[in-house]
Amino acid sequence: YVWPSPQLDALESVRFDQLGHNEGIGMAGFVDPCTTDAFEGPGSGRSNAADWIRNAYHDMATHNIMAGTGGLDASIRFAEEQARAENAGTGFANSAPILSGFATPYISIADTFALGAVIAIENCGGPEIAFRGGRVDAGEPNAPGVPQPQQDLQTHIDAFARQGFTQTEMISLVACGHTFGGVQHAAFPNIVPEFNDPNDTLSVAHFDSTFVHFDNNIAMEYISGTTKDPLVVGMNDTTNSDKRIFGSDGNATMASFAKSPELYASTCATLFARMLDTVPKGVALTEVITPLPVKPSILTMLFNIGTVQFSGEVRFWDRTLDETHTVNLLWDDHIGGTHNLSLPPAGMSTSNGGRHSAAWYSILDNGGPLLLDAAVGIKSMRFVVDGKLEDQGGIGFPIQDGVLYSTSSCITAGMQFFPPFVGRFDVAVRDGLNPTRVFLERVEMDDVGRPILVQTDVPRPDQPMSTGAGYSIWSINLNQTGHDSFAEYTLGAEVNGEKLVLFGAPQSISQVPRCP
Ligand code: HEM
Repeated sequence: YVWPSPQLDALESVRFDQLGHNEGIGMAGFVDPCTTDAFEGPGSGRSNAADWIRNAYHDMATHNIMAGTGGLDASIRFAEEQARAENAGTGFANSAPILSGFATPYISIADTFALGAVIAIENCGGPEIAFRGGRVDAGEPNAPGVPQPQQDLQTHIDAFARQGFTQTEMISLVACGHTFGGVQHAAFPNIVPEFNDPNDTLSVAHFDSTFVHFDNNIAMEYISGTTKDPLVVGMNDTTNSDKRIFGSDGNATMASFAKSPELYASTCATLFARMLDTVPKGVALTEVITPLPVKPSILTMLFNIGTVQFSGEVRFWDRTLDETHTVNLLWDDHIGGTHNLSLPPAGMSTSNGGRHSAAWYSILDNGGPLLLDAAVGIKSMRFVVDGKLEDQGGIGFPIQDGVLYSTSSCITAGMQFFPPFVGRFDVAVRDGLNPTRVFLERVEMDDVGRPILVQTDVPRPDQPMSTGAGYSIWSINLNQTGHDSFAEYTLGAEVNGEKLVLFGAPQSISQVPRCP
């Protein structure tokens, strides 16, 4: 895709900016190391990674391919679904709050559920998985339909068929999922006894000997007869669902997985992707999100009297941060001029279980923001890396400097932490842009926990107040109390009904300086 795109850029960041530089915004820290368990602590026998994979499967498993209902739509976040016997255990109540914290108006909660599974699998030895975004969050629970261990083989074959998978795919998908985690005593006391083991404090009987690592041991141990999978060798044969499923084709699929770790990994990559892309009818997923080779990120812009303060970072994919690289930013202004700046290195990040690394450079001048002459502004960027031009195949990296916060925004009442805050946001609007609307945007949750954008128009001034530097100021007065007190707003604007992609950190009226 072409940068910038609010939705794809946001999905790409959560998908690919995982560990190292900027990891503060990443999910991978919750599954690195793979034994990490946010709720139970070390030695519990459980892990976030296993929870996140089971969470995605159970959310999807309500799908009905004929009716087009159910699927990966985050309906499992509802207490009513979690309370069903088919969703026994605390895994869902543990996964949803962490993962949904990454949701934004551009990344649905269901997308975070899918991303959690992808990142857990990749980070814990699994294959790379093609990820698409664009899932839509359900507003209510789905019809039940997750398979349970005491059901017979035909019920499982029928359930997977309803979800859109053949019998062979069922065997494979169960084998792919059950390379992680195990069955816990508290949730399934009839399958697993209490162990009183200090290294497995929650009494989890694991499916294979490497239960926080993706590998074909689930198949090797099954075929060699050494498996301890509690759904294969459990005391009560009624709940030995893995045994019935794995054996349902005379062990052909499991034998092929035991023989070839590559076949196992590639089959799992395909089936996990299909599982995550199983969504209700009418939901249109995005293209497979691949990393942008060059990606400007965390850009901010601020109007300050005659200048535009511009800063940010740029990420170069599959690169190391070698001192010998030279990275130059070239930018075009609005009157045909081109400017040039050498960029300092900022840090390294890694992704997809360490398969990829990315080098980040700061868009900074002598450690501070670039001070652009506001009258000529900035229209587009390009980069030159070791003499090679990076310009998105000739398109460049378009920059919208038409609507930005002004440093003249100020507060007249309210102290640092003590609302109410009364003040004014000043918004600089570039002469000649003629926006149809300028507005503040903030993220709110709707009544079923989905993040949505709420807009407040900045009134168009009767008499535009020119700054004499290519911009006029529009202002909005705010009186922020109660739950709005520290609300953060980004700027939005439309020209002829088209929403502009603006850059700029969100601002809260509680943080702007006092009016003179
Ligand atoms: C007939 C189908 C299936 C049955 C009957 C089944 C049954 C179970 C049971 C009883 C548990 C124990 C849960 C707990 O104690 O909290 C479990 C765990 C798990 N299942 Fe399945 N499962 C099935 C299919 C799948 C599939 C298709 C996947 C993913 C692709 C999957 C992924 C997992 C994972 C990762 C865990 C470990 C959770 C943890 O350790 O916290 N399962 N499964």
